Amino acid sequence: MTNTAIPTHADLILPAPAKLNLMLHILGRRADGYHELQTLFQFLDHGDELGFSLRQDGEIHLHTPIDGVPHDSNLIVRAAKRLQEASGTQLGADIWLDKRLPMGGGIGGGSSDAATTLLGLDHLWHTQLGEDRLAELGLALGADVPVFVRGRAAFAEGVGERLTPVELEEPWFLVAVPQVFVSTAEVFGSPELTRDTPPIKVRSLLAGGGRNDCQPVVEKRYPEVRNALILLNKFVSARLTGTGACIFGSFPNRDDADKVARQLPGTLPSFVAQGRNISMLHRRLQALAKK
Ligand SMILES: C[C@](O)(CO)[C@H](O)COP(=O)(O)OP(=O)(O)OC[C@H]1O[C@@H](n2ccc(N)nc2=O)[C@H](O)[C@@H]1O
Ligand SMILES: Nc1ncnc2c1ncn2[C@@H]1O[C@H](COP(=O)(O)OP(=O)(O)OP(=O)(O)O)[C@@H](O)[C@H]1O
Repeated sequence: MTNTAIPTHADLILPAPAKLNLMLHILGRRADGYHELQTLFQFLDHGDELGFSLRQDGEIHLHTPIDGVPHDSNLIVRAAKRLQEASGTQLGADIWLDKRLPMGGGIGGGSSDAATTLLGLDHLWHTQLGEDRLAELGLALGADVPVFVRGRAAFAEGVGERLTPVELEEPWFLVAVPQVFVSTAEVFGSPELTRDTPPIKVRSLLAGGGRNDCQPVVEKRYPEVRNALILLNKFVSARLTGTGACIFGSFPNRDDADKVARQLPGTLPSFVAQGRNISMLHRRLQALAKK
């Protein structure tokens, strides 16, 4: 694919893949308002792309602003600054983002950008903080960042930071993108959200169990998502990822997923991608390490 956002002379170009929550149970709410949950994460081989070049003056410049997100609030800039602080490096970076993932989609775009920034700059700056420390820095930026730092499909507990790697099938997914922004904070703050699903063991999950406890709330509050679910359910069993808005169904091969995608109306954009147990980011970093 031609890439307009990232100059070819960037020192390092890395992917920031999307994730799906294959199931999401809410077990309770902590005193700080955050929710105890159980969720199953798998990566998609589709995502944003970031370019990084070294600066000697310590400045962080993101050259591709996102509408409505101030430079210093962008998770990419925040991740870079956290890494600078934690490592004490005097180096800086020019950064470019090719944004392909929908925002507020429940597929973790911002979190993945943050994780790619942490790992990319750790590589470029030779800060060598190690995966545990990077995951810790990531958690301070968002509950979903650690799984992207680790790069392995995982069963997550706690607020999403306690990760047990899992080996899942790698089917093809059709992800439909209802044209509405769903606020994660609003869904978690809803009085009607159920917060009492009993904990389950990873083994029963892998047998295909589970649901998304956020789905009834999102369906009620966002008719665009409800209508998209009705539509996609005509072809395949469809479910919400994270707090939405994206919904997905799985298929044994790409052709079957593409066929359904072609039958969706133009008002409901979608994409097809394969589920992956090792994220594209980690596969790329492993390839770089071998060079
Ligand atoms: C729903 C998931 O996407 C599942 O993967 C994540 O748990 C959300 O992760 P995220 O987008 O990185 O979320 P954060 O940026 O940390 O939190 C956004 C808001 O969601 C709520 N939130 C998030 C995670 C969590 N375990 N409990 C919560 O109550 C909080 O109100 C928080 O202010
Ligand atoms: N680099 C970034 N990419 C996307 N959003 C960002 C970024 N930096 C900051 N944000 C802010 O984070 C918000 C959530 O974006 P994101 O795309 O991660 O949502 P999401 O897919 O619902 O995430 P999750 O699945 O983790 O809940 C955006 O509305 C935006 O204000």
